[in-house]
Amino acid sequence: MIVPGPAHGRRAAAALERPTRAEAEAAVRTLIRWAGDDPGREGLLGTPDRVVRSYEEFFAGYHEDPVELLSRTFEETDGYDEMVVLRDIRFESHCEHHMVPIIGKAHVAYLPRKRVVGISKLARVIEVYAKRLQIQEKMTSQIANSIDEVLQPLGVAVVVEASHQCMTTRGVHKPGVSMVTSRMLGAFRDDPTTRREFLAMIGNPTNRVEA
Ligand SMILES: Nc1nc2c(ncn2[C@@H]2O[C@H](COP(=O)(O)OP(=O)(O)OP(=O)(O)O)[C@@H](O)[C@H]2O)c(=O)[nH]1
Ligand SMILES: [Zn+2]
Repeated sequence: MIVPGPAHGRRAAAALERPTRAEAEAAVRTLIRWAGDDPGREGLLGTPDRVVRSYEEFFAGYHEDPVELLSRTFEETDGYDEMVVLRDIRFESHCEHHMVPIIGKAHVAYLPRKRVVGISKLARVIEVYAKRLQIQEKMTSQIANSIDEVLQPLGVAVVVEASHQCMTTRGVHKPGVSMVTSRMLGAFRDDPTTRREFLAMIGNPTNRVEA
């Protein structure tokens, strides 16, 4: 969360105030002109509206709360105390440096301490953090930390593998590169056997991300 300091308080607050839809559409028209085209020509007339609607989808995660998502848990598991692994959860995010897509997969595991959570909620937590401006390291940590805080399991593991279009379609132009990040907490951090079991379950991450 951005906490405005006293010297910049008013400026920071103004920056965080949500612009109107008309202002957002005007900004898109400016970018079209910057790209070298005419926002008034027929094919581009509806574009600012479409871009703003796309942004509502791409950045829907700012309006959702992962704590709330993970709060509904179940205790009737007949003593299930093994690892729960959800692998190959596809996500689309946007890098905070260039605002272009990051496309990848996340793998999530936890070791329940009595309570388990609906598995769709784990995938939804990834959606919440992916649908924000991100760097991969931060997103990986946020996913692991929120599961850890809410479920308080014996351990949490998150591996994210993704292709960054800021590296593939511009700049250094290196297609085929994927970035792999991980955050291991509790037993996954402390116990090499648990960590190995998880890594074996998700398989070798190389060559699996397409973007
Ligand atoms: N660590 C990390 N870096 C990222 C991520 N997404 C993008 N980047 C990098 O962020 C850096 C931003 O560097 P800058 O030098 O400010 O930006 P730039 O001039 O556009 O750099 P180039 O991409 O090298 O052309 C680049 O090296 C990107 O590859 C991410 O999720 N994690
Ligand atoms: Zn980038």
